[in-house]
Amino acid sequence: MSKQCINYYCKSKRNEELYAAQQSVCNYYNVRYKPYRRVCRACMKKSTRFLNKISTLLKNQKFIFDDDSYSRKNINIIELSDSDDSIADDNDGPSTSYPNPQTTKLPETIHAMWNKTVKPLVTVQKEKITNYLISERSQLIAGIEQIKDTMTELDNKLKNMYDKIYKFDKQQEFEFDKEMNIVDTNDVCIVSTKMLPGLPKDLPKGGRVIRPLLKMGDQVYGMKDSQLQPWVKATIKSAVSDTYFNIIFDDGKEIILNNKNLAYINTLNEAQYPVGSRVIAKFQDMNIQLTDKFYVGVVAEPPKYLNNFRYMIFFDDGYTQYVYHKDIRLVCGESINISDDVHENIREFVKIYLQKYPERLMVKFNKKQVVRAELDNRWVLAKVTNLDASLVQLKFLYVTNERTEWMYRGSNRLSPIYNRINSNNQDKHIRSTMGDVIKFINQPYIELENLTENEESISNVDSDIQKDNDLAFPFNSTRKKHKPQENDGIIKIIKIPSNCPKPLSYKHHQCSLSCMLRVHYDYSKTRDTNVLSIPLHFGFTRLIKTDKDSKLKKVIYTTPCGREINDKQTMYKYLKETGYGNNTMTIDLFDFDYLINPLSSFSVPEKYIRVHDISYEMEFKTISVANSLNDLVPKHITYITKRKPTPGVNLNLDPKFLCGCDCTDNCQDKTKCSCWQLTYESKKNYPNIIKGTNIGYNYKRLESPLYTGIFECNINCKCTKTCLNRVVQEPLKTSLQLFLTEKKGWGVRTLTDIPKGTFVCTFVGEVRTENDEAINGDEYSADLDFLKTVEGFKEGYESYVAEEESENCTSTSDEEFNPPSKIKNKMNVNKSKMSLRTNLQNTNTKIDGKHQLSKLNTQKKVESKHKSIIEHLDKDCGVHILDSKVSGNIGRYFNHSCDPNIFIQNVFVDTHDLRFPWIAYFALKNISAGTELAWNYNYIIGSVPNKKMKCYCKTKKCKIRLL
Ligand SMILES: C[S@@+](CC[C@H](N)C(=O)[O-])C[C@H]1O[C@@H](n2cnc3c(N)ncnc32)[C@H](O)[C@@H]1O
Repeated sequence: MSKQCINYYCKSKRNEELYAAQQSVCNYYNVRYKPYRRVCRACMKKSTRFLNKISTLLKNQKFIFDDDSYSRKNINIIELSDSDDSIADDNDGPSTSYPNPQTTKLPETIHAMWNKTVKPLVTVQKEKITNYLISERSQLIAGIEQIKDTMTELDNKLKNMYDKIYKFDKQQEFEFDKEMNIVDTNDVCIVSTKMLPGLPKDLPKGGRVIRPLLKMGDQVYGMKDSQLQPWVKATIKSAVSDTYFNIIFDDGKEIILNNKNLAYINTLNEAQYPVGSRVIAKFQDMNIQLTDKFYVGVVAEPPKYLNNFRYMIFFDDGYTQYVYHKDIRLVCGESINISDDVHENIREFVKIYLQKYPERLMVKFNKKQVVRAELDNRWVLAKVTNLDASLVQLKFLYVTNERTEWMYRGSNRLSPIYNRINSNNQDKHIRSTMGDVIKFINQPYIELENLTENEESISNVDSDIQKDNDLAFPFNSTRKKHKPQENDGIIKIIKIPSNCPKPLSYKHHQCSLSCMLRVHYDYSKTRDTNVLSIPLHFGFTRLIKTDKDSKLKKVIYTTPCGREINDKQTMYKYLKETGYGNNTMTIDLFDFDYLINPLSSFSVPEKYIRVHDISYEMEFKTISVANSLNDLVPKHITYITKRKPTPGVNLNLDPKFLCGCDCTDNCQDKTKCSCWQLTYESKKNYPNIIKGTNIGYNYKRLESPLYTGIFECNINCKCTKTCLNRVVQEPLKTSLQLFLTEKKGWGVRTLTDIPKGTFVCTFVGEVRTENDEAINGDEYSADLDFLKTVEGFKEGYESYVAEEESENCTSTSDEEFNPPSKIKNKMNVNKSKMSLRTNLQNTNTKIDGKHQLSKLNTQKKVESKHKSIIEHLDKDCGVHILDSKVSGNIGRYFNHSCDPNIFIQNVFVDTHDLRFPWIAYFALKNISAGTELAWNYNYIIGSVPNKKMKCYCKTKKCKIRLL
């Protein structure tokens, strides 16, 4: 019995007398009714008062929200219950006596009473509530408009303030006299000041730069070969015009040059060179050796205390360096817009930089951090080895030749900058008013994404993701023209819109439907959302935390009601307790592996998208077609989402031949779900090969193939449409894209991260009999040879087991399962068809469609040696073919890989006829966004006479040939 009042905010004294809390009182205080709940007198009265008021209002046909005491904080559920005595109901066992005719009539009477009394009142309330909401909504809209106006005004004022502040900075000549030193002790911040050294002697204090006129006989530096080559000494032979000069280099070569291609021979000491000055400066290349040559560039940062009184120079060839005043020469002439003079490679970047200076976007780094950076047009991981004011020294990891490079912290070769620029561009139309202010005020630095050295680099794993072809990399050392690649695109980190609901701060409560009501979850609106980011759009947040003791990284979700959850079991329980709508926020929308990023999204430039949706909206997700190599589009096929039997194929989908389960717990208890038991019983025949009882789906994921097949819940089951034993029958959830590969034709890639074990999609086509002459070649067909291979396999397996058992051999686990070689020979694919081979199958399954649980474990060796199921079948019951040449789905495009990242699984969904499983693809490992999805066709090389096929899977394990 509880010693506390159910009202969380109860103000009564502790020893106040408590009473049993009736269901209506529990509802009032938003706690689930339990017989032991107690309430104090004051709180009980309060709830009764409220309910009386509400019912009076209802009866008088007044609007219930008019009541002042109506408080949304406390009242989330108003439940009308017939009786508070539900325990008594629970305890009533099934009645054996004859029904009382009065009792039988009771429901009818109640229904009639309801229609007469409560129903009209509810209808009135409905109308009033609708009107009320409409008026609230229009008030809110008016409020939003007002806020917008205020924001625009604020925006303009802030911009003015900003301009005023930086007006001084632009004209600045700071006196660097004091440095503020902040010493951070444990809990006190000590601010001290110390005198700084004055300006170095050789650095002029200020003044205006004056360019001396050039005259005959003056020594200069001139651009001899190209803008990217060092400038060399020369002498002015004559002036051709005010700006053109005939010069002679020291080696005797004579040319006419514009003064924009000439620089003074000595340093000018009257003034500092302002930001934006065109100069030549000594460039020191640490990767080669120190050089003393002058290269042309632009002053990007003035000398100041923070940069050790050096100028930051953007060189035309893409490098950035700090250089002392003495190592810089001013170029003799320059255009009004300096960016017109710089090399085209950096023109756009310099133009924007100078326009915005001194406001700059830079990445904040710490030593040893790892960041994605561009190298030779590829994103690779790089470690921070040194920092120098606005520059960062990066060591590129996992590259063949070790490379270290100084890079400007605002270069868009750094992925945080690149992503920010891209996302800013994307956001522009949405955030037109506040955008600039936020950029100015809040974001001089971008905090660095926290990568670790071990984290897979996009370019080092399966996919060499290339940057957007449209975007120039201004600070690049090698400037090759970008050749189109099959995987041209970028990884973007999508942003959750700020108007999405956020978790509330946690207050102790019992989770219930009301915890998620305010997020207004609607699965049908998530078509274009990364599946794992759906919860993040509807009130959840997801964080990665490192455990202090174990140092292990953990994923933590915060629920809309503020609870923190870090494992699947608890999340599943939470979703059940709060089950929103039809439970369509299923457990597979969550992932607890920190290596998976739900916001990661592979994005291909729009110009490469050839078809918006190859399924023409037949799938729940759009499947675009991208081609960055040429103008080809895929050949037309009839897109289907379910397999299509052709005449002569006896695919009987009559639900009468299916058995279903009676589960009411979403099929969580596997031992009680009869469908799950079918899966389990099937595999039980092979205890030596497949171990463990926790087989099949685990919270909707399948981590390794189950050779004996999976039996999902079906149309006859009492469970919900989203139960834990329904996976491949759910609508497509993964974001896939068809794309043209360089050598394998079309292939399929994922646009988002896919966690290991995730269902990817099915493979469908026309079901044909083996001898059907209409079969359209082999390329897009697969044997539905489940039974045949099971039989063959069983034979082989048994003789193998017999031998092995005599040698006292231990068996392997499901994951490790590898058929012994003689069995492999039996499994050869005789035609060059994709081999969709799942292996073992419960042989005690009637082929008439009705599946029975196996009890034949003990008999299997004897029986199967003498009789095969196939022998029991009619002649036409042999192997069928799934032919997707003319009609099929996205599953027909998956290519082969010798090191696959997906596998196939036979699943029984709409029939238990073992000849007709569904073919489903699952992720074999974590797969990052942008990666091609490929499975192992299991072709046997050399098995088809006169047919050779080269494999272009490009993996380390490639066997060179496919056939
Ligand atoms: C089922 S289709 C896959 C989709 C196909 N690429 C297309 O363009 O429609 C199988 C065919 O793709 C090609 N293919 C698949 N994987 C390959 C690989 N690793 N190397 C070379 N060709 C491959 C072969 O032509 C093979 O017959």
